[in-house]
Amino acid sequence: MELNLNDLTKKFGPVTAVNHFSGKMTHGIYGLLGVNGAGKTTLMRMLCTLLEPDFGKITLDGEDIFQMGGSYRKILGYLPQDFGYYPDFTVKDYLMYIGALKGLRPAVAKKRVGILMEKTGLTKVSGKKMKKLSGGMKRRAGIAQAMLNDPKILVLDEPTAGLDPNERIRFRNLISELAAERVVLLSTHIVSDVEYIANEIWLMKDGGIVLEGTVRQLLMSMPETVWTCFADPAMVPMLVHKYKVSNIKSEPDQVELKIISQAKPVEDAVPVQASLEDVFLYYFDEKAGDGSGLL
Ligand SMILES: Nc1ncnc2c1ncn2[C@@H]1O[C@H](COP(=O)(O)OP(=O)(O)OP(=O)(O)O)[C@@H](O)[C@H]1O
Repeated sequence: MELNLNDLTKKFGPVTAVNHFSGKMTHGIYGLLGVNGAGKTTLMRMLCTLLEPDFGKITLDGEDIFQMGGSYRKILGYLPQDFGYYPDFTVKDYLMYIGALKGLRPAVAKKRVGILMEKTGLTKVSGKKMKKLSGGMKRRAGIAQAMLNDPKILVLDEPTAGLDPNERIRFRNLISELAAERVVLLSTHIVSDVEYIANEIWLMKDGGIVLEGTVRQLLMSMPETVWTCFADPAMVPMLVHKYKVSNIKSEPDQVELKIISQAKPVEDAVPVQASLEDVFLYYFDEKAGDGSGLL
């Protein structure tokens, strides 16, 4: 399978939400990483045929997805950022209802709902009303509804938003498990959501891709060095002003800083391995200024 996003552009009045975006997906998890307003949701809505691009094309194995219509939607699963659910429905009834909307025969829907509730850990709460579920459980129901038609393409818009760290890890593992034999596009602004599970990461800024590749490739692409050093607390404001500081940790008498800089920032600074968070900060921090990521 090959999904091609070819030179996509989408404008809302004067705002260019997606700007000549191109990318190719063949298998595994693609992590769409960007700050708020980068254009992630707009891109995903186009991929789900909910929005038509003003310019550019999306093709699945060479066929325009907007021409494919129902046959494309049949193999698509989508978890929107704010997914609508019926608060008074039980989990099971809600999933059965969505199954009916997706055109599944009742016997097939019943079987799929059972399998997915088991897989997503919802079996114990199947009789509970949706409105009584915790944030994490609601998200599980969201992913279960997206998986009802056993989609080949799964689009997840910020699926871990609002989850606590434990739930976030569990959810990450679940997505990883579901990704076998599928293409998954997962958007987030949290680096750790995709750092361990994405086969490829797309860093998105101002509607376009600024960098793409595996975690390793992204780390290798860092044109600057990451340093750690200790400084007197009084020096911290000057260092923060002058450099990109990716971490500050206060000790009793001194402060440990992680600094991204071409040159050694202070005398006793030691170079360390860059993390994906450093790469993210390098490209997205305000000090990147001109949008090219160059200081
Ligand atoms: N329907 C719309 N009408 C007008 N402007 C819109 C519309 N949808 C999105 N935008 C604008 O397009 C830009 C990209 O928005 P989008 O929601 O795609 O970004 P995002 O990366 O998903 O952000 P977030 O992480 O906050 O959800 C923003 O400036 C947003 O205000």
